[in-house]
Amino acid sequence: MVLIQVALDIIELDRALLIAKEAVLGGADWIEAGTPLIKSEGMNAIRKLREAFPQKTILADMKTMDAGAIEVEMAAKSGADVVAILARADDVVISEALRSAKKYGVRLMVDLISIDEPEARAQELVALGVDLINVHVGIDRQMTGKSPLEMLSKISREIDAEIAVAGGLKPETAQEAVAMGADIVIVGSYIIHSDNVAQSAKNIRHAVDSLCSASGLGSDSGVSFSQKSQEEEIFDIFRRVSSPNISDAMHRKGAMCGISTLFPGRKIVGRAVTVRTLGGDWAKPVEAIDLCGKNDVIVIFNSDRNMAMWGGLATKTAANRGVAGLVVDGAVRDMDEIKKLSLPIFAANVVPNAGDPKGLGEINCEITCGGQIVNPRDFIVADDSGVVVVPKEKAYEIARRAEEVWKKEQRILDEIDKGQSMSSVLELLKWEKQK
Ligand SMILES: O=C(CO)[C@H](O)[C@H](O)COP(=O)(O)O
Repeated sequence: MVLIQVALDIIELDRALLIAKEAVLGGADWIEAGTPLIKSEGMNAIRKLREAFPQKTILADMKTMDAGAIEVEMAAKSGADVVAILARADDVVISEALRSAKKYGVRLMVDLISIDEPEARAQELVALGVDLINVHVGIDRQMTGKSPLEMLSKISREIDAEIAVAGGLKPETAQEAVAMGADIVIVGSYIIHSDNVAQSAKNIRHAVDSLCSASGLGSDSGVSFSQKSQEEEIFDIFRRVSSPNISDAMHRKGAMCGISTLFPGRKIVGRAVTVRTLGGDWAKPVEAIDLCGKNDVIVIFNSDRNMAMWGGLATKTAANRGVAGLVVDGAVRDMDEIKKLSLPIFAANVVPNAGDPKGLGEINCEITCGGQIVNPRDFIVADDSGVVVVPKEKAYEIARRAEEVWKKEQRILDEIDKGQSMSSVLELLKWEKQK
């Protein structure tokens, strides 16, 4: 039977206990005191989990790098059944941790996070006598598109030890991991940030069990899952999250100033076709429409915010072409006409007077729009809160991080809905900066 471990990577103990309870209802077998919880609450987190779940296996994710014996001893004495330390630690640290694990009757898991040659290190660890190997890609590396499955497919063929796997797993990837030979599936974010923790744990349980019960399935089972391209994944996420979620994910960078929606409720998600123009000259903005494909957004800098370089005729042409939207650091006009069309428009100003088509300016060059640098093909997300630009080189990582922000907020909203106050959910007083 493949085991499911819920990783409580949460800094508030009461929330962690609540989420653990829901995850167990959904089918989690092992409960992990995640490293952030241990750093926030110390060994008390393990004691409280032991007390609340006397029958469950409790894992302490210590991420130990030194002083192997004492760290394992502390976790064991607090009630852990399994203690996780780092494969990057010296062999002498691992041996000390093993000695302590034997002495206090716990099992030792060693985590391959950020190891350069994981197969070779896994062999060494098994030779040292560790009980479990965790094939793991950490949270920050996940955001850049790394998954533990490639590492798992190599390691599971090579080593003779119980194998756990962790790193952004969801039902599809948990199932793939089982098909590749994982014995323990560790899941954090997908379960703990869900607004229905029990159901999310159930989804993992179902994915894992349905594969286990299908006869003859193994690493050559031919089980396959539809793969989205990275671009499709970015679009999917940006359509789901908000511009504030993205701004949070970018540590407050990327938000344009002084540009807002003309038509609330219309959202843009697309890639920039940039235009720089001068003093209301509308030739380049209008020519840019003919260069646009589906999912393209025209982003314009005009040096004069009191002279419109966009109006009803341009809007009609852009709408007919299927342009995703318009963002203008400058002015537009003809509101009575453009409001009848569905094109989302974000602008700095609306004025009645227009410039002339002189052909000054450039298309698809670097521009500054609303105080932010925009390059051709950068991602633009604009909604009722404003406009953010995401550099194309960082788009996948930012999308993944924004999705995490969104999921965390959904979970907190759910707890507020159930009667808690925002400050109690987030333990604001405890986490105020100490003077
Ligand atoms: O140890 C961890 C991070 O270092 C996490 O607990 C582990 O990666 C599982 O969480 P997620 O499913 O969110 O990746």
